[in-house]
Formats: sequence, structure tokens, C-alpha cells
Amino acid sequence: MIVLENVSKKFKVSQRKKGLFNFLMSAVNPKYSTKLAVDNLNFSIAPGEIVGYIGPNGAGKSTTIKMLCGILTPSEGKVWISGLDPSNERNRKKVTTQIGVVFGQRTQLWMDLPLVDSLRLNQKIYGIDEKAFQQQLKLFDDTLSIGSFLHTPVRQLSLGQRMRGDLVASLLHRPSILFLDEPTIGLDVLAKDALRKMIREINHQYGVTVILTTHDMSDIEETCKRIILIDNGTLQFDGSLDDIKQKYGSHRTLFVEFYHKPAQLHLPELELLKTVDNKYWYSFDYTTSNPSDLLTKIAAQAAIKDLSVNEIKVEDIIRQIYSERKLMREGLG
Ligand SMILES: Nc1ncnc2c1ncn2[C@@H]1O[C@H](COP(=O)(O)OP(=O)(O)OP(=O)(O)O)[C@@H](O)[C@H]1O
Repeated sequence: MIVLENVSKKFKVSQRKKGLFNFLMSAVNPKYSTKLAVDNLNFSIAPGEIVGYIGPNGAGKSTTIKMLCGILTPSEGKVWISGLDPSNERNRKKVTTQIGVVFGQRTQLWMDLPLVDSLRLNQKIYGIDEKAFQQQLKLFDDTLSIGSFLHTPVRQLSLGQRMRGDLVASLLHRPSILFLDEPTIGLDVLAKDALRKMIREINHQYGVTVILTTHDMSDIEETCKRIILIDNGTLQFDGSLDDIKQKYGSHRTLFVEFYHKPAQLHLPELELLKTVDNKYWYSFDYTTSNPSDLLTKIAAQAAIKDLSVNEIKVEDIIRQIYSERKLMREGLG
């Protein structure tokens, strides 16, 4: 459904130095440098998949999504959407009918008009007949419960309602691919949960292929089976959530609550993550340390009130990968 073959994107960036003199000089003799935002990316996504496309700020995620939508043309390589090149002007209409896009930071809805008016506009743009339009509204009222605020001006909607409106606007023409760029940004915990559920339902019920870009790892853990991780424009990881846990998550967290704050503990296998009063959180490598041996050692040194061993969260693994990559780039790793 989606294929990227050796895709790179370079941007020409003007080099301006501070000061009025340099500003005038750059107007007379402009100087440019090249920014390689996406560097030889290769991956493919099958119909019906739901994929988390993640990476630190400036990794090249939005640039990739824009190339997939046909907004940007790759400097090198090829992008295919259902066998069509989205950057080819002749394919633009066909590709547009296949994709839906939601940007969490920007809305495609008209702020001063009732939600239904923006949907009516999309109906005209995509040439959806009245019967199909009404059917779609009914369908989305069942899954996204939009009926209660369909006639409310978008400006008066809560962020969660607006996001649902944006989702409906992007799905009205029944696209087979949905790009979601930070869809849960700014939402409260309950609204986030509801939106994640809707994303899973859209994928499950309508078979829509979903590419989700987010910095919230809970979005990924709760909706995606597969992660594509990029950094500095290059592919770092492409696999399942379980794979990433196996590859990078050889650590577990150990929580221990003591009856009394212990004196210095001798536990070289444990890395202290944080401590609050008598509560201690440690990290340990479960491939080299056995939890029951560790507990025996701890119990010999201080009385334990409570304890638990937990799997490391995907969020912690991703944080570890980002910081290792950053150290490598800075030549410190
Ligand atoms: N139009 C442009 N002109 C010049 N440089 C650009 C342009 N668009 C993006 N870039 C640069 O390309 C790199 C990748 O940007 P991109 O927006 O794709 O990152 P991102 O992964 O989406 O980041 P974020 O998570 O912060 O949104 C960045 O260094 C950015 O400054």
C-alpha cells in the first residue's frame, strides 16, 4: 500500500548571519547550505496495518509524511501510494481520494462555522453524493458520537470534540490510508484514551491503514503493533513493539519499599533510578541478574515492606535510544 524506495529529501537553507550588514550582504549575495532531512529511507506498509512513525524533534517524520501525501517531492528515490507516485501531477487526484490527513496542531475545519458546514465543503470537494454523505454521518455518529455537536461552531468545541470533527472530515471520502500527525496533542487523559480507541476502531472496522506520528509513547503502545523509528533522517528500527522490547529492553525496574530508610546498600547490579522517602526504584539487566537473587541480597541488608518487578516501558526504551543516538552524534558515546 505504501512503499518508500531509497527516498531522500534535501532542503536548500539560506545562511544568514546576525546584524544589519550581513542581512544586506545576504540580500546582494545570498549563500545557501543543504539540509538532508530524509536520508535514503526504505520501508513498506501493507494494507490494514497500523504503524507508529516515531523519532525525536527534527528527525524527518513530517517531511516523510508530506512526501507520502504528495505535498513534497523526494530529491532522490521513489514513493508509492497504492502503486501511484503521489508527486506526479497526473496522480494527484487519485492519491488525494485514497488518503486522509489529520494534523493535531492544525485543524482543517472552519473555526467560525458549524462543524457540519466544513463536512459539507468536503462533500463538495470530494464529490460525495447526498446518500453516501448521510450514511457516513450516521456511521461516524455511531463510532465518534459527533451528532451532539454537529451544528456547533468549531470555535466552541472542546479540543477532543474538534479532533473528532477533524477525524470525520478526513474520513468522509472513505480513504484507505489515514495519516495522523500528533492527533492526541493537548488532550486530557480521558480524551486521549477515547481517541486511541477510535483510531483502533477505524483501523479494525473499516480496514483503514493508519500511520501515526506522535511523541506520546502511550499512543504507540495502545494503538500500534509496529514501530518505524527514524533519527536524523535515517531508519533506526522497523519492527514490532515486542521486537523493540527484546532488542533494547533487557532491563527491568525493581520497586522496593523499606520499613526504614536503609543505610548505604551494597547492590552493584542495581542502578538507582529514583527514591522518595522509603521507596526506591532501581533498574537491572535481567539477562545477567536474577530477581530472586537480588531480593535475597536486599532482604539481607534491610527489611522490605513492599516490592514489585516491572517490565521496562516502551517510553523508557525509546528515551534510552534517543539519548544514545544524541550522544553518538555529539561524539560522546
Ligand atoms: N521547508 C524546509 N526548509 C528547510 N528545512 C526544513 C524544511 N522542513 C523541514 N526542514 C528541516 O528538516 C529536518 C526534519 O524536519 P521535520 O519537520 O520533518 O522533522 P520532524 O521529525 O517532523 O520533527 P518534529 O517532531 O519536531 O515535528 C529539520 O532539521 C527541519 O529543520
